[in-house]
Amino acid sequence: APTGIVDVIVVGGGLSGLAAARALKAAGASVTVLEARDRAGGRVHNISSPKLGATLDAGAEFIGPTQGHIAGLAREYDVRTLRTYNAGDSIFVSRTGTTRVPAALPIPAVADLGQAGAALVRAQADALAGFPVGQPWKHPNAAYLDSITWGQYTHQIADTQTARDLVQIAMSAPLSVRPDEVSALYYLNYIAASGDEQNPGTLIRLLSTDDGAQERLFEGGAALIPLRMARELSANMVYNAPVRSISYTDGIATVAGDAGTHRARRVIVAMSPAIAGQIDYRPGLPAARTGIHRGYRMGAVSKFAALYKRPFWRDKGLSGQAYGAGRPIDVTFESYAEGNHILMGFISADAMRRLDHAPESTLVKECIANFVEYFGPEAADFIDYGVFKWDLEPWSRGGPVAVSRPGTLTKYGTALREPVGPIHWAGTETSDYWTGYMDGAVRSGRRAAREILGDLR
Ligand SMILES: Cc1cc2nc3c(=O)[nH]c(=O)nc-3n(C[C@H](O)[C@H](O)[C@H](O)COP(=O)(O)OP(=O)(O)OC[C@H]3O[C@@H](n4cnc5c(N)ncnc54)[C@H](O)[C@@H]3O)c2cc1C
Repeated sequence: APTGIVDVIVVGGGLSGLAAARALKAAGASVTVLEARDRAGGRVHNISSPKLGATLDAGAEFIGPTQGHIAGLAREYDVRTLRTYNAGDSIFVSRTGTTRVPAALPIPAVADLGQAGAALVRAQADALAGFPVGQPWKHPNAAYLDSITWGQYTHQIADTQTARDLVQIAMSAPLSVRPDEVSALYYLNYIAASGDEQNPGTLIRLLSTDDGAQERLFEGGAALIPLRMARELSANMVYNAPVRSISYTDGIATVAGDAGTHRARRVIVAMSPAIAGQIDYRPGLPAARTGIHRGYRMGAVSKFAALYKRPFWRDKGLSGQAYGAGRPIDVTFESYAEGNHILMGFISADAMRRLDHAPESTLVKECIANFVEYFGPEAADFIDYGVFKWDLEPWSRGGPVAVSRPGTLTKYGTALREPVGPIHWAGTETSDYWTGYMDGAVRSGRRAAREILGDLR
């Protein structure tokens, strides 16, 4: 290649960009990764608790069965997993009271879900029936399912408040959005995507701890994986390098930003479609691609973690898992790091948007009060904590994943992965299986690398 022109520029050093860069480099291509932040990993990020310096997963944390791509990387980079604590009872808090349910039961199988159960069973049936995973616009009923929200789809069956609360949790737990913010077709695809080429996706696998997406967590934090990948790629990485524009002409792409101008034969934009639109493209993008950038929005989320001397909830026969109506935390798990016992809770959607600009002390106070409500007065005796507001991050703008509004997938879905000139698209949102997850991010980066290697040769 002429001097100064690499084969591929990868924009974004999250798991998808790193997986793409690694695959390209292994195949002999020259690669530069331009990363906006001063670190790799994107939505996978370790933070330290302020007093004790304990490592906490601010973003992605869990891994489970059928996530072979991320599991394979963990093995290669020698990052070990631990089982998520899942003994004793979990707590369901509804407007009518609190129920204890054995943690070992998968959530949707819990007895007495009534109408909510029926709505979720219907969703599972729709997601299983030969669903075109990763190409939901090809579903025979796509036009209808993409014209309504998950809320409208489930409310047809679940018309009591408790049932609606439960179908809301089934969405907000994995996506941090409200049922009326997401196309039904999007969520059915998300359910169908929670598997692999051999094992069809199931809602139970998506929501469960044992045998599900929350089965294990990483010793030392999930971020060890992207950090070790980035270290191996250190000669290819450029940090503090937000890309502002991508232009192309005569087979050469010019990628300009805060770290200067770089040129390449191909570009991979490796991030959520909800932030890929922050880049200026010349010539302008086809309308369908712009429709993708506008139709996908990030959920609103923070994880709040409180550290305790003892796992006091275990003494009471509790698993540390609670599912409730967000005051402000609607889902919790026991987490674990370096000998510290941790309760971790998700603040999602409306609760998060309300607290985005609240002082940290207010947030801590509300979250601890919420833990007390779920697990008892001992929860007030926390020894340290950690919190990270994803919504305020300019290079994420929320999390855990971008979801699409009704009308997006059927009108513009085919543009989700379709290259535009020399520009290819990665990011977990473009994955077929495990879209939204670390596994999907790795899959998407590998797929984008394959597309390019196929035609650079
Ligand atoms: C709170 C939370 C909890 C989660 N829990 C889990 C979990 O338990 N298990 C699981 O599997 N997944 C979980 N996820 C999802 C998981 O983190 C993502 O699916 C995955 O990390 C996405 O990787 P990515 O490479 O597609 O995108 P990202 O990680 O978002 O990477 C995109 C990268 O591009 C960079 N970037 C953005 N714009 C520019 C620009 N203009 N120029 C240069 N660089 C740019 C960003 O800084 C970032 O590094 C969670 C996410 C969050 C936020």
